Amino acid sequence: MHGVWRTAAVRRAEAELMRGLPPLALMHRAAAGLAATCTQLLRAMPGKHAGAYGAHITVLAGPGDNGGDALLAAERLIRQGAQATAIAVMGERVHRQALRAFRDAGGRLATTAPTHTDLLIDGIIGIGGRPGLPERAVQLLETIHPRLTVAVDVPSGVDVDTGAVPGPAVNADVTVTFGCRKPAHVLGDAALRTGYLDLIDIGLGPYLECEGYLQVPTLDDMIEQWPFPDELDDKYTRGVVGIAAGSAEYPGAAILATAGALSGPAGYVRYAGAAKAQVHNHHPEVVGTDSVATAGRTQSWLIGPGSGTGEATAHELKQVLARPVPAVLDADAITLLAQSPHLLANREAPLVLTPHDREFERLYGTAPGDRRAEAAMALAKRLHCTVLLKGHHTIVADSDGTVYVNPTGHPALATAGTGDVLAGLVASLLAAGIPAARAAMMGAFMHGMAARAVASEIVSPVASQIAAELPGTIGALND
Ligand SMILES: NC(=O)C1=CN([C@@H]2O[C@H](COP(=O)(O)OP(=O)(O)OC[C@H]3O[C@@H](n4cnc5c(N)ncnc54)[C@H](O)[C@@H]3O)[C@@H](O)[C@H]2O)[C@@H](O)CC1
Ligand SMILES: Nc1ncnc2c1ncn2[C@@H]1O[C@H](COP(=O)(O)OP(=O)(O)O)[C@@H](O)[C@H]1O
Ligand SMILES: [K+]
Repeated sequence: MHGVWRTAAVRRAEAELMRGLPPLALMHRAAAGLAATCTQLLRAMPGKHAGAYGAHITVLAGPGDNGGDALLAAERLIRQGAQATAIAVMGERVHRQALRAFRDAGGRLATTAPTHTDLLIDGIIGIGGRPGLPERAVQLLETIHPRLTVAVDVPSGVDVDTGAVPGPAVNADVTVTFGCRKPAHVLGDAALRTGYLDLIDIGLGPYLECEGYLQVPTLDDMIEQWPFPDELDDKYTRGVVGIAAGSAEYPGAAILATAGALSGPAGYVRYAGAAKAQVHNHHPEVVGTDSVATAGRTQSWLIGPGSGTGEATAHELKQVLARPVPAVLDADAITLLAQSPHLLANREAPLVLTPHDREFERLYGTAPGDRRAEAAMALAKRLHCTVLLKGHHTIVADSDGTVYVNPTGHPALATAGTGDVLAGLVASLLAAGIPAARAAMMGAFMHGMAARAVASEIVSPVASQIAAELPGTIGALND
């Protein structure tokens, strides 16, 4: 699991670390890492470079230490043979010592953009930044057309602690950050502007508070935590999952949700609803019945995808909520819950809600907006449940304050029916005994992995193709 820390926590850790170090020691560490990454990128750039030698570098240097990092990295690149031009975007306000070092090495200070830039180093603002960019920086970014943009610490202009991008901001190919990940690297639109993230160790780790603001799961977490069956298991010990999804009108949702559940760790999938025959045709291993009441005992339930929002689903939702087992409420079940929040009055067993933005608004009263982690946390606390807020960087927030951000999303998931598959998979993880927030996080992670695998071969895969990929993607965890 990768931790993610907000600016105030980074500043506290940095102050502790700096106590035992000479001035500029951290900036030199940051600059050394940044320069090394730039050299590698230049080496990999198609064309003439064997590294920094001969490359044209432009530095946009802002008024703070972020500009200092950029100038000191450029100084190192100049010493490797690069030609570098720096523009101080706030004029006189620039890191004096770093600028002197840059010029002493042969760097050129300019006021207008050079005609050719291989690599642009964005040192405009870092974690001391307010969202948005000075007008001068916006103009310069419009005139420079670099082959590659490397952001120092964060893409300048983003809101570092929320991932929001309310104004102009840099769009980086690579972001080189120092000490730890920050929310902007993993959340919201800022994450899309971060590009590939390179984390440089500057010795901050021991000084960071042990719990970050957010957690980003990794493939190793999946390998360690996935509940693979063992020799002593039978279908019941692996967990029975109940799926109350689909309807005569929307049988596809039932088929996709059961496909998601079948690819998960549960040993037995029961279906309850009007699409029983269609589910059987697609998945002969699923046992079907007409209603939740006649489905027997399960270790989890999923209700909502393609269910409709009429009386019949409202009745089934009450049945599911009355059962003392974890449940996933998706799609139409979320709409019904939003209309009748009192349905949760006596609910104690774990609950996972899987809203997209519009469903979130129905439940919470306002849209998640661009402070997505905070929004998901607030809903989880209000309803005392786990919220999986869908999006390109899906967030899982638990009422105990844990927040995960999924790093595996892929635009190929933006197609009808993928949410049904995800909901079934999460329900299967719940039936296997995985705690709610972790089940939601693991489901989202593997769902994204499967989408990536399919999208590498099919430009616009459909949900059933992503569902079909899941067993192989999950199976590979065991290799
Ligand atoms: N915290 C750490 O552990 C380390 C930080 N370092 C660097 O230091 C950076 C932080 O440096 P600073 O605290 O000097 O802050 P910044 O370099 O982010 O810049 C702050 C300055 O920019 C101005 N500013 C902020 N937002 C603006 C906006 N939207 N438009 C115009 N001006 C704006 C502020 O008034 C302030 O003068 C980090 O991002 C990183 O690059 C590294 O040198 C090494 C270690
Ligand atoms: N642009 C995107 N990038 C990555 N993932 C996306 C994007 N848009 C949607 N998704 C994901 O696709 C799924 C869509 O679910 P949902 O909106 O419930 O669709 P449906 O109800 O049709 O199944 C979610 O897992 C969501 O996080
Ligand atoms: K920056």
